[in-house]
Amino acid sequence: MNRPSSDPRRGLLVSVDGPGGAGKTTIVRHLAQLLLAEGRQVHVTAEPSSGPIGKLAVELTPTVTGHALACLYAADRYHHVETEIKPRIQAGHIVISDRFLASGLVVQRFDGVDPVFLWQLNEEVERPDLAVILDADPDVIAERLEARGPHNRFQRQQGSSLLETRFYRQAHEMLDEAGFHTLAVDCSNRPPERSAAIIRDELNALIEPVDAAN
Ligand SMILES: Nc1ncnc2c1ncn2[C@@H]1O[C@H](COP(=O)(O)OP(=O)(O)O)[C@@H](O)[C@H]1O
Ligand SMILES: Cc1cn([C@H]2C[C@H](O)[C@@H](COP(=O)(O)OP(=O)(O)O)O2)c(=O)[nH]c1=O
Repeated sequence: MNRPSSDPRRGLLVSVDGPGGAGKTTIVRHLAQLLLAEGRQVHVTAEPSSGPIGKLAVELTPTVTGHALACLYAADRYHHVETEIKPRIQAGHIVISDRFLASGLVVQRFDGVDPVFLWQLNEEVERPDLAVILDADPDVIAERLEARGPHNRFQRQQGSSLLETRFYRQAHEMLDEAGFHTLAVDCSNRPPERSAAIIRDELNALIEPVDAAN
């Protein structure tokens, strides 16, 4: 996977992945607010992307399975990086992606795709400067998912929260072994604002203070 450049003026990419109901979207919103309040330039994005391949992936997720869907999501990821993420990073933004590479290592496992295949498929994807993996007690997130309502066919499977939590822990190990900068945040009991502040603190250790950057 491509390493981030060491140009101090460039922005950076932080990805937030984790099981459905862990709080990805909620935490991304809080994180963006915290960074904006510090005077940072922030760009929030998500996968599947809003581009043509992302739209196709969303449309086909109910009916297409396994390797074909994994390739479609990986294609969306490569296109998302080239057309949206990299230009924003080069413009100095902190890009926050609600789902990215780790989701690509996890979700298609529900269709039985081998994690080694998923790794190889995503091997050339831009490496996030910080890959956040949300972790949580499967019972807690199963309750949250039920209250919110499942967003997709994977989340409707019986016991999906337990399985998904396990898959994300394994993905986290793969990323660590490959030398990624990862951060696990347990969201079982912590309010989302607090999880966002933990991520903000980790990011601030990677970038210059706002005054120095201007
Ligand atoms: N730390 C938390 N404590 C309690 N409820 C939460 C917490 N984080 C998120 N929620 C709630 O759980 C549901 C799922 O959150 P969401 O951000 O959509 O998760 P995800 O994007 O990971 O699927 C939402 O109804 C949200 O308000
Ligand atoms: C990024 C990615 C998403 N997906 C699918 C899973 C979902 O159907 C959809 C993401 O939906 P989303 O609404 O983000 O789910 P949630 O808010 O519950 O986390 O995209 C994959 O199957 N593979 C991937 O690599």
